[in-house]
Amino acid sequence: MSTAVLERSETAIKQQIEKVFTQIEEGTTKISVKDLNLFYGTKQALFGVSLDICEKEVTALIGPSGCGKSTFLRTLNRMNDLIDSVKINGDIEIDHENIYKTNDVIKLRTKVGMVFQKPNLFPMSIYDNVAYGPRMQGIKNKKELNQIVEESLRGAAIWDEVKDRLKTSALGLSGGQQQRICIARAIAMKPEVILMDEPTSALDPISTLKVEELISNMKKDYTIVIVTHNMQQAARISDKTAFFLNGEVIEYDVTDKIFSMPKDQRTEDYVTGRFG
Ligand SMILES: Nc1ncnc2c1ncn2[C@@H]1O[C@H](COP(=O)(O)OP(=O)(O)OP(=O)(O)O)[C@@H](O)[C@H]1O
Repeated sequence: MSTAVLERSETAIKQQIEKVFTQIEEGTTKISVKDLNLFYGTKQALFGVSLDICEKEVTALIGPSGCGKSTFLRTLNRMNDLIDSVKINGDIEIDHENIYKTNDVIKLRTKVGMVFQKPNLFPMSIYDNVAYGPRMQGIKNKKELNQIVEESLRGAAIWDEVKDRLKTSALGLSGGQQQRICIARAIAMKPEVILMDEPTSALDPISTLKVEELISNMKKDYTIVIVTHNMQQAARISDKTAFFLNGEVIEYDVTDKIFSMPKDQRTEDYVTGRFG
């Protein structure tokens, strides 16, 4: 190969690397986690986790079973407060406010919504499921509720499928449809951040694709943090990926980099399926 060709490819590689580094610097930090440790009784589950999550991006948390992904996710809206044995130290700021210093956990959970692994709809109509949260917040006006329900179902890309059966039981829908109603229920609370804990693991491939497409579209309006065991899913839908192992973040970077040129051998071994 001639020197000129070598120089050109060297420049192209440098530009590519610069592009990747600029990408990680872009974006506004929405959630800033510093030196977070979490204990279940005497058992430590998270060790010195520090990472910044950017606004209006999808951040994927990956890693083998039991490495602390769900535990970490739940710290972001203080769901772990519900477990007596949990002790936490370190800082988590959302919009520069330490979420462990506020007494208003309800406000926090309104701002930071959550979608679980299995659709967990209430045994009531589609409409009542989506209107549940707003009603609890005191909204009683029928017109206003109708509008919230419609907007939320549209936002979860399921309006057209259910608009003619809003008063029928939500439990009569398919698993994939139920999960999108769960997303609509989260959207109805007008959150800024949505946490998703393996939201497609109980779904068939077609429903999975629909939910993935929905997540990709939702990031224009929300900051999304998703736990997934599915490497292709993380690669397809996330902007950044954090690789967890034994309660530590081993590597956190732009998703393309994590999957194509990880810095740590353990990340490479995991994303290439050598363990997990
Ligand atoms: N309520 C709890 N009480 C005690 N230990 C817990 C509790 N929940 C999780 N753990 C422990 O904390 C560690 C991290 O668990 P966590 O569920 O966060 O991992 P994970 O990476 O989400 O796993 P998976 O992918 O299997 O869901 C594990 O050792 C787990 O057994």
